[in-house]
Amino acid sequence: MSLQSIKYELGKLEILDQLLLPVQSKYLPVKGVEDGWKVINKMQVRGAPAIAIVGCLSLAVEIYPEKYDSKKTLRQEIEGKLNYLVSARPTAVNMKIAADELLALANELTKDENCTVDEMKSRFLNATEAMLQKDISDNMAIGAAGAEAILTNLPSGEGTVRVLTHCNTGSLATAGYGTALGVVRKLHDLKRLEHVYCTETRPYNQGARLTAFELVHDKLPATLILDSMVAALLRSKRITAVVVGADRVAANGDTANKIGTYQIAVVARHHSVPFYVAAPLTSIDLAIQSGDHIIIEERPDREMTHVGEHRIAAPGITCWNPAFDVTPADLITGIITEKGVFTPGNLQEEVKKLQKS
Ligand SMILES: CSC[C@@H](O)[C@@H](O)C(=O)COP(=O)(O)O
Repeated sequence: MSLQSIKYELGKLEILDQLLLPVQSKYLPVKGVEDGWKVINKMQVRGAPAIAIVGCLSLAVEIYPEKYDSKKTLRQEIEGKLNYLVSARPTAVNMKIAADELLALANELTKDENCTVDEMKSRFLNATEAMLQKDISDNMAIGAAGAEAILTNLPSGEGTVRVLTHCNTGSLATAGYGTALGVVRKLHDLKRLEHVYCTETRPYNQGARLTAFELVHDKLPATLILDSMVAALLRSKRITAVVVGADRVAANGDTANKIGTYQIAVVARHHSVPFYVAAPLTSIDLAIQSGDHIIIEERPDREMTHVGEHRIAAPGITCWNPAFDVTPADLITGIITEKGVFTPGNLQEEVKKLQKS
């Protein structure tokens, strides 16, 4: 069984504390929205889909034991708390999209004269709980679509593939299976994965601590490299494709993802290696035309200057620590979603069609 970052049952939520991995596997209780905001902001849970699911479930846990005297009070509570949760981390769009959807549901139920306040609460709880299962099935569909795209475009004579990935996009960053790592998992299931390379992903080391942990746990053939080794790897190891996740994809296909993604895309283009982004439709933000409008979170200097409690940078040096960068659409071969693989050029049109259907 793959790793489980989120454990939920009615009224009870726990997350695997990702700050302690890989040394310690410890689940933390999330008793409500205040805890939800904190675990997201401190990155005890991270990864765009997992942030949205934990945020929404923290609200579910908070409202579950409460009694509301009117639907209007419940709706106000939902709106205020969702807005607060969206503020925990700014770059990933999944929490904002989930909040908009849940608020639309709350508005609809408030207006529905046949719906009581208790029914409204129970339907709201059902909608938040459904996110867990949907994320896993979406990720499995992403895995299948991505594996097919990579295998269809294999150079003739090649039967197996060598893939590079960045950051952590697996079971720990999602409800399960993973996005980019879901593609790798599917290739492995099909017996077509020769090897996967994962980057260390400085400064927070999601690759070395989390992806490497998942790959060892799931017994996939894998090797860890430092971020500075990407060009050397692409030059010497005949990498078939790069697959990364996304925190927000703009309408033109520009993609915000973990810092370092952009330079990997530049190197991939130089070596004519296809560069894929794997993300659910909830990471696609058609409200912004290009990556210029994506807010990039800047994290504390300490994440660069220290590893755990140990200082590695010269005291007194100033730091710049953007947590994400934007890969321009023209460097992206395909955006792998649960509904198929799109090019940056047809993404907007295809997603609009899906939203209408
Ligand atoms: C399926 S997770 C996709 C992205 O969220 C992931 O690649 C990433 O950039 C995570 O950043 P993080 O800062 O660890 O939340």
